[in-house]
Amino acid sequence: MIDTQNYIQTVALRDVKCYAFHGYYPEEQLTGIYFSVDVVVTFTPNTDTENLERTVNYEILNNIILGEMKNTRKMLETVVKSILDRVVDNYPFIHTAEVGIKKLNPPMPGEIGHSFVQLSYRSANS
Ligand SMILES: Nc1nc2c(c(=O)[nH]1)N=C([C@H](O)[C@@H](O)CO)CN2
Repeated sequence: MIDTQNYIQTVALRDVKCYAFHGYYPEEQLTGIYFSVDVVVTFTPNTDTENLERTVNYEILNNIILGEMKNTRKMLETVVKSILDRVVDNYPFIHTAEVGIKKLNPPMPGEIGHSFVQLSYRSANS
């Protein structure tokens, strides 16, 4: 018999595209730019795998991302922390979580595909 306590579940949203106004420079906060957000969480799965209330609902992850992307910040570090904190608050049973944000074609000299800032969390009892 397999002990389900030994399973690790991953739930993620990848490449959530948003137009937003985060940027260190005032002109970035006026014009806005496209971002892409990734959230990945892991946890021990519930035995009832047909119950949306007993997992991490990725609709909730999407709501958190879209809500925090509307709060204009200077630094991407602040954005990833605010998303990560809300994910962990909502789902205290999570073992690990990663939130990454890409700023697409950031306004800098040269041709930059994207910049990327990520923050990770590991629970003390995982
Ligand atoms: N580590 C970071 N570096 C930079 C950020 C940031 O959010 N985190 N932001 C900027 C400017 O907003 C940039 O997008 C201008 O192109 C610069 N460096």
